[in-house]
Amino acid sequence: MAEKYPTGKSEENHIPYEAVKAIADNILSRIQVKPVIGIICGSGLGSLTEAITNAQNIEYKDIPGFPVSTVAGHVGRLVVGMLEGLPVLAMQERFHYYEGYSLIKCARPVRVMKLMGIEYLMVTNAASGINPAYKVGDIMLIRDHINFVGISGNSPLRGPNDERFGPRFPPMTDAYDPALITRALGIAEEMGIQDVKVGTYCFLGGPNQESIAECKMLHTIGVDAVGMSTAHEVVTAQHCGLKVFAFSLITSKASLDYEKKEYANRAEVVAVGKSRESTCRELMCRMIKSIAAERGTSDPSCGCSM
Ligand SMILES: O=P(O)(O)O[C@@H]1C[C@H](O)[C@@H](CO)O1
Ligand SMILES: Nc1nc2[nH]cnc2c(=O)[nH]1
Repeated sequence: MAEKYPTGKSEENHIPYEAVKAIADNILSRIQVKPVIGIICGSGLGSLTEAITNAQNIEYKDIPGFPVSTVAGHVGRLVVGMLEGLPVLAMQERFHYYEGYSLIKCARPVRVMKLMGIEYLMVTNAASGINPAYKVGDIMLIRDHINFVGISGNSPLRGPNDERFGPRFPPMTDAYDPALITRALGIAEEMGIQDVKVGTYCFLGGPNQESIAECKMLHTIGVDAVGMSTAHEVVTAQHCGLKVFAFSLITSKASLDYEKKEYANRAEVVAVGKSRESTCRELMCRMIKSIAAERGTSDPSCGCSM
């Protein structure tokens, strides 16, 4: 008899709609609001969750069927509450391919969000600047991605397709909502953020940093910033019809010169995240406030101004 799931039945490779629904229902049964916005906080950018009011924290390890963070020092929890007048669910730390999970499992929370009724996915990450014009501390609004891990067939959508999530062959045109990018540019200008960038993010598997030859290649093919996340989440979000807004904080510059002997390090990523966290937080809050205003749900008593 033909194998129903040629990718294998392990939960790393396949999770049925009903199992995702069970996780979504479990979370909904434990929280007081029904989130409209899902947020995935990048490395060093989790302080956004401090702006969430009436917050309820749920550790990933306490959610049956949810992956758990394995990176040392990562918090690993959902924070649910109100932000700028809208109910939100924030993931404080995400799941990375380099941790050993399949991409299907790394992106599972996005489908959980969808089945909880979430409509928008807001994503942040720490990334390294490949574009020579980029500086450490810059914010890059993501216009598009190059999904290196996915191009060769390692996709979070691999395996049987359940049309209740989305179509077999989803387009990726405008996976990063252009209207939200335009809005973010206006907000960045209002905030006086110097020289905000709009560019292409490249997802590599990690955990090692890129070699100099790899950085040169990435530059040649049009990458502006490189990191170890985001694309698989956005592919999954686009498949199931979530509107996506994403930005990278440039926490290091790619080394393109053997003579300079530059070595990227994790401490630098964390330190740059810390120095720019209030700006990143305010940008995200103002974006959410603008969505609340559009939906007619603004609450002037809420705010995360610094
Ligand atoms: O979760 P993100 O993509 O922000 O994490 C980045 C990529 C690696 O996990 C780590 C490298 O320093 O930061
Ligand atoms: N791949 C990659 N991801 C990062 N995330 C933060 N910095 C880096 C980097 O230099 N390379």
